[in-house]
Amino acid sequence: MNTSSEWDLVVIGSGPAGEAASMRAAKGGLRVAMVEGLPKVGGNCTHLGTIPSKALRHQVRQVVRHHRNPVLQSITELPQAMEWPNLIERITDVIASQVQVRSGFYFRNRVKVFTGHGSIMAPGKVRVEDDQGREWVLETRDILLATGSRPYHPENVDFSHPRVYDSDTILSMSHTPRNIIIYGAGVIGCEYASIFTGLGMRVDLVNSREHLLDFMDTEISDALSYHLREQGVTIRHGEEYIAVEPDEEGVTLILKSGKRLRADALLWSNGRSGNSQQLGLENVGLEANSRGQLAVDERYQTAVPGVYAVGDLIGWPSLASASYDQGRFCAGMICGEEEQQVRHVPTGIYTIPGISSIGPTEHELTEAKIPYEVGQAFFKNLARAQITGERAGMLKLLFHRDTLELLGIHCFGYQATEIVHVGQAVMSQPAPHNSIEYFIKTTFNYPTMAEAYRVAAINGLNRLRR
Ligand SMILES: Cc1cc2nc3c(=O)[nH]c(=O)nc-3n(C[C@H](O)[C@H](O)[C@H](O)COP(=O)(O)OP(=O)(O)OC[C@H]3O[C@@H](n4cnc5c(N)ncnc54)[C@H](O)[C@@H]3O)c2cc1C
Ligand SMILES: NC(=O)c1ccc[n+]([C@@H]2O[C@H](COP(=O)([O-])OP(=O)(O)OC[C@H]3O[C@@H](n4cnc5c(N)ncnc54)[C@H](O)[C@@H]3O)[C@@H](O)[C@H]2O)c1
Repeated sequence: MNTSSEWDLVVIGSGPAGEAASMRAAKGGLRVAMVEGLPKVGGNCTHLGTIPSKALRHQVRQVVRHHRNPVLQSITELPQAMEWPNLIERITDVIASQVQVRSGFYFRNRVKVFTGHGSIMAPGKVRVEDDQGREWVLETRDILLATGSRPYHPENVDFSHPRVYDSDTILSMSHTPRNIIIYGAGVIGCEYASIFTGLGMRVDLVNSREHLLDFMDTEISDALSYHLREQGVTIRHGEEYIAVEPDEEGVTLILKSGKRLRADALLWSNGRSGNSQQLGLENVGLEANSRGQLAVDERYQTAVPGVYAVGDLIGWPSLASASYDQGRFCAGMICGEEEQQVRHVPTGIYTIPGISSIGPTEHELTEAKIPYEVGQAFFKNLARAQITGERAGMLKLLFHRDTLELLGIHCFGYQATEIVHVGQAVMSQPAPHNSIEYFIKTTFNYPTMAEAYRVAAINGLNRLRR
């Protein structure tokens, strides 16, 4: 066993949280080691989660656009290129490019990467064990845990069966189902529902709650339900499973309501668990909650001084976007910077069409008794949307009736995840600069999707004058 004691910070996990923390700490002059269990850096984000699903979505979106194009409408058969294994093959390029870029960060910033399983041996000591049985002990001032999360697996579902998948294993599905059941209508379930229907599969989307993505603005959530149904998804709300019964030809999902759904395959997308197992937490007196997540303070420090945790391992919001900033902020604080936390996180959901929002919903503003007004722009009326044929969608601005302060932005449709950032920049200005008047005093490029802000602001101000 080799021992090295030259480290200021040892980071376990090279997803967005761990990578950002390593780079910030290295720039701050710390001697940093990264421990990663996978053979390549990038985390689950690059290899199994965000990047593969977004790359797949991009491929499928192009297919959908081609099918809408009158010139190509005659192609009704699922061509070879749209077979699942072929699509997966095509996204490997994106993953490889991401790995290349990210590996370069470690090399250029002199962050040493240890490939192997990392665990805490004692305060200030991390053990690394690779798959050939080699071991290292890294002695360090601080330890940062960024081990991410994995799909939650209930015990009574057989995930080793070739008809039953989760969001990791779906990437190695070797056939193209004609129909598929998705159990769990959270973000992953809704995004994959769009991907599968885009490929012409019949989808049963089973939701244990009464609405899709009920943390979203109701109008947006309703619009998503409408579009998914229009694309051929059967949404079943308020359903819970009793059993998943796979066999050679397919899989049967048995629901508490008495229904039995049958399909060629099933994607289980009902929650995630933090990767806190076999991390040696007990060696420093730490314990994860029932979902495998660790509690941290405002500096991202766990209950043990010198042990920090960021990213999916600490739960909300469990996004690559936020994980990256949590890692950066945490390492900044370790380097002596002022406290900074991730607070106002936008939502970006890559269904087809996409969704994005930041700030409270109408329901939340009403509950809080904040007098707000609504300004809306429907994409079908925008020149850019008419040109691209992406007419489905809407931008909704919620603003204070008296101060005109922008309170919330809720967007659905083409480019929603990009558009939201225009408003976010205005929203983050201090008073009186955060005002929807910005959008009527500013000249926008024409024709653009961003023009929706002017249209929505005028619409909202007109309502005040009624
Ligand atoms: C299908 C899917 C789609 C998603 N889409 C989006 C999206 O569009 N936008 C968005 O913002 N977020 C998205 N997310 C969420 C996002 O991927 C996660 O929030 C993000 O990856 C969390 O980053 P992280 O750094 O905490 O950890 P991860 O990316 O989970 O990486 C953790 C790393 O730690 C390593 N590790 C774990 N334990 C050990 C150990 N003991 N020793 C050594 N290494 C270890 C793992 O191998 C892994 O490489 C998606 C997630 C999924 C599953
Ligand atoms: N575009 C995006 O931002 C994007 C895309 C995909 C995934 N993600 C991230 O991935 C996760 C989505 O996961 P999901 O869609 O599978 O489900 P989810 O987190 O929406 O949860 C679905 C259901 O499972 C339950 N659940 C969650 N974790 C559980 C656990 N450990 N044990 C028991 N029940 C649990 C929840 O209460 C909920 O009822 C979120 O963390 C999300 O932020 C984000």
